[in-house]
Amino acid sequence: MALKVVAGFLKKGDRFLLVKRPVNKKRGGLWEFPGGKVENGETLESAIKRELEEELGIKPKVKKLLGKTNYKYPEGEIELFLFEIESEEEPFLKEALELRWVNFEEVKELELCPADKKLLENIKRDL
Ligand SMILES: Nc1nc2c([nH]c(=O)n2[C@@H]2O[C@H](COP(=O)(O)OP(=O)(O)OP(=O)(O)O)[C@@H](O)[C@H]2O)c(=O)[nH]1
Repeated sequence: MALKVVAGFLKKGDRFLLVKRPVNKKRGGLWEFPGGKVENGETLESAIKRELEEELGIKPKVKKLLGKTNYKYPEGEIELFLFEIESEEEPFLKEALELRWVNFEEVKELELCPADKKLLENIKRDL
């Protein structure tokens, strides 16, 4: 069974938030949406709230599911759910290396986790 991963899409004007993965993790140094693995017994919504609080120090409002994709990495398959997030608070870095607000042009310059590239293409049409 695929590992469930939740991620947040936070918008500021025409830009959205990406974080850089810590170098000591799988796909270290690549960019991704903030988030992480769903833990046992958690709903997707409670998982994304927990992850964003842990990673960015915000208490987010979860608006809706923007998209979902499955991706097979060498170590196994993930099922990635991307939620539209609203937050009054400014995110700050707790775990990731770096954060950056980018638009759909600027994101082309960054190396993303492969699953995210696929997901971005899918949601771009609907935004
Ligand atoms: N958080 C996050 N993970 C992603 C994204 N895209 C993507 O392929 N992944 C993959 O999903 C998996 C889960 O990620 P994670 O390492 O952030 O999860 P976590 O913080 O709960 O992990 P840990 O508790 O082991 O440190 C990783 O294999 C990661 O590469 C994304 O946009 N956000």
